[in-house]
Amino acid sequence: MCGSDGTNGANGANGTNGAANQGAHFRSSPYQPVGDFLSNVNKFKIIESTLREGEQFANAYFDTETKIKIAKALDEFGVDYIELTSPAASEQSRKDCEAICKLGLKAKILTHVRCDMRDAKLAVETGVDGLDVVIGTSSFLREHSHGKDMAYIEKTAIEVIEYIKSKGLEVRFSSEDSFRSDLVDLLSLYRAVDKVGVNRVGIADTVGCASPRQVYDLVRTLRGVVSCDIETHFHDDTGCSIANAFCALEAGATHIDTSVLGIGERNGITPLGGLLARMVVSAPDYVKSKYKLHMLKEIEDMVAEAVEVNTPFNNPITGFCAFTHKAGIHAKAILNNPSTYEILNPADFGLTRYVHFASRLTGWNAVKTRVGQLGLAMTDDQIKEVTAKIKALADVRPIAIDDADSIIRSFHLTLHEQPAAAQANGAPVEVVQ
Ligand SMILES: CC(=O)SCCNC(=O)CCNC(=O)[C@H](O)C(C)(C)COP(=O)(O)OP(=O)(O)OC[C@H]1O[C@@H](n2cnc3c(N)ncnc32)[C@H](O)[C@@H]1OP(=O)(O)O
Ligand SMILES: O=C(O)CCC(=O)C(=O)O
Ligand SMILES: [Zn+2]
Repeated sequence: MCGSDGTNGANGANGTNGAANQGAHFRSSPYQPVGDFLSNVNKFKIIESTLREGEQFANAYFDTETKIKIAKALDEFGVDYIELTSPAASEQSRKDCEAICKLGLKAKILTHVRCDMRDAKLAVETGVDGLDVVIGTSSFLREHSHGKDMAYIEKTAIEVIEYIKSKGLEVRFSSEDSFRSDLVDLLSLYRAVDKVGVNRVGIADTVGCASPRQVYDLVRTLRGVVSCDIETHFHDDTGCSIANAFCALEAGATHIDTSVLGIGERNGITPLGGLLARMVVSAPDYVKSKYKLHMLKEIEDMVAEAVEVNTPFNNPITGFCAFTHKAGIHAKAILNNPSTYEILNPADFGLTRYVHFASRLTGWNAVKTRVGQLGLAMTDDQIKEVTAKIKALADVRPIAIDDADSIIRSFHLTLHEQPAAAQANGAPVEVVQ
């Protein structure tokens, strides 16, 4: 089953009208996974990193109260894990980590640390459920970030993992900049950490260079090398973060890192809402039963306010026009059956669809709906006439909903000023408002 159940919205604050639910018929999605035995599209987990990667967004400053508010909201939304900034970052980061661990949330709490025993020791004392350990493996990072070779990385990784496990905590080991790392180096490192019982290995596209096909190939190869879970982390520098996350799941990844609105270093990572837009189409039953999708807008608004940005107009699901249909051809079909031009159902997210009719691209079917909403009665020919008037004004300047409504109302009045003529033309009696 794809998309929506076809419920319609009420009048819209943005000056458009709700589309009617006229016999919505939703067929099975052609985009369902095709039964690939590796695919985890129907059973993935989310590691929500707004409070770690998201804090690395240029505008982000989260005080303790804001962190707690975001953590509670994400927990209620249904994410599996909440990842927090390293307690090594600052004293307040450490205290905030402890405070969030004490909230008793359903989601597991992770903190993100360098592959370094001092960081690990600090982190295990905070009360977290697990540690996400990371170290760069590309030659860029080995040379210019930490200066360590692969032998050192493997040895330290094993020590750190064994230490964390000895404390009874979950541990993930990740190679930063995985897609610019040597494949043989990478696989032998992952094999080594898998052998010592790491819970997950992570692949990170730290610079956002990977294409979906590269992601599929690497995750699929890794799936054949390790038996533990596979987490993936995709930056959006080249616009592939959602597609890459999806391909990773198809290839057998088990966990996806997200942040609300995608906030993170530079232009960020896979956004929580964008990922769920993709996944609700591919795995509707799983996604709708696991996540409180109607909370998405409220969570995005909370984070947008905290980091002082606006939700992008074209944001999946919550962009202001994500469910607005404008062109006449679209409007007519949407009014008959919303699945004609919608793969997502706004009602699944507690949102409303709108049909725009105040423009020169409108058509008489959209205007007819508006006439009905205004409680007016007109024949189809009259509606076509008033549609032409709306278009004529919209050819001169942009028009607002009030302009279109006034045109409709004054046209309707003129019909009543000439009752004899109108009746002679078979015009109906006005419907009581
Ligand atoms: C791709 C990512 O997003 S990874 C996560 C990034 N997150 C963070 O950086 C958290 C916030 N960071 C911080 O608060 C600080 O950078 C700290 C506390 C972690 C370290 O601060 P400082 O000791 O002042 O070092 P600085 O930030 O200048 O440089 C990073 C240090 O970590 C080392 N390092 C970098 N990556 C790793 C790693 N994965 N494992 C071990 N050491 C590492 C570098 O070699 C460098 O050490 P140096 O003191 O020998 O030069
Ligand atoms: O820990 C990870 O897997 C990812 C770290 C990170 O933020 C990155 O490499 O971009
Ligand atoms: Zn990152």
